[in-house]
Amino acid sequence: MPRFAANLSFLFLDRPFLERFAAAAACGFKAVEFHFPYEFPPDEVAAAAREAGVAVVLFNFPAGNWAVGERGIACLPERIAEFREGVARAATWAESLNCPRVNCLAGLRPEGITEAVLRDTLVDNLRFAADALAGAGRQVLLEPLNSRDTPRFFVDRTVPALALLDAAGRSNLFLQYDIYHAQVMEGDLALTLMRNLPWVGHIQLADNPGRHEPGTGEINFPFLFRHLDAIGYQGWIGCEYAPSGRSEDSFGWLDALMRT
Ligand SMILES: O=C(O)[C@H](O)C(=O)CO
Ligand SMILES: [Mg+2]
Repeated sequence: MPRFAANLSFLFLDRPFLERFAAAAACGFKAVEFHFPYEFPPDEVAAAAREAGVAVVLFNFPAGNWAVGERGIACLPERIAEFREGVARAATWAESLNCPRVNCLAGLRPEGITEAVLRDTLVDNLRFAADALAGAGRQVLLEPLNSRDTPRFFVDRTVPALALLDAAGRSNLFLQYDIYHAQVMEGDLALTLMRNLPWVGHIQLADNPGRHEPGTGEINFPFLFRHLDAIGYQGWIGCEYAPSGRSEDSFGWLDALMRT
């Protein structure tokens, strides 16, 4: 059975961030992930994880000004220095949290900059991030986001994401395959995962439509979990969904899985 991590930027939002680690542990999770830890001192976040007994398996590089709608800056030529400062910051956090991978959000396609420049900027930044984290044995991930929820997101499909990773040419660069975004943009989840498994460093899930817990939409998760076992996926699956009620009441799908 796959291993599941609670995403603390989607789950347990009724309590402060540092209290969500224990809440996840109380619901049986052995690992967590989140978007951005940067407003808390690294040692406080590390202590929250340690005291709860959960591993931190993923977080994101700083991704620009989220509040004004930015969704990463890695493809933006005028933000290269800021991206690279963010890589250094993320490396410090990853060290404190003993986190094996950091996720890169490419950013929104701006007006007036050519596709080639955006692509080259992103490839160079991915290479820079991969080299910065390689010494500590960490992975850098690139995550496509669907462009229905995030219009103009620069990387919204699997194949272009893989081409970018290939162009960057570093052995610690991997795809983050978010099942929800992939379902919105492409479908064909099982075959895509099977064909590209060596590139998949991490998976996240939510059902579609609604981005709620498994079982609330159209995706056949029991089949997909069996498929992931069959094709040999060894990584984590982050539960990155908006619970349709209380977080604690949204894990029936996981309890059912444990019983099979
Ligand atoms: O939204 C997502 O799917 C991402 O995983 C993220 O980290 C923030 O957008
Ligand atoms: Mg995601």
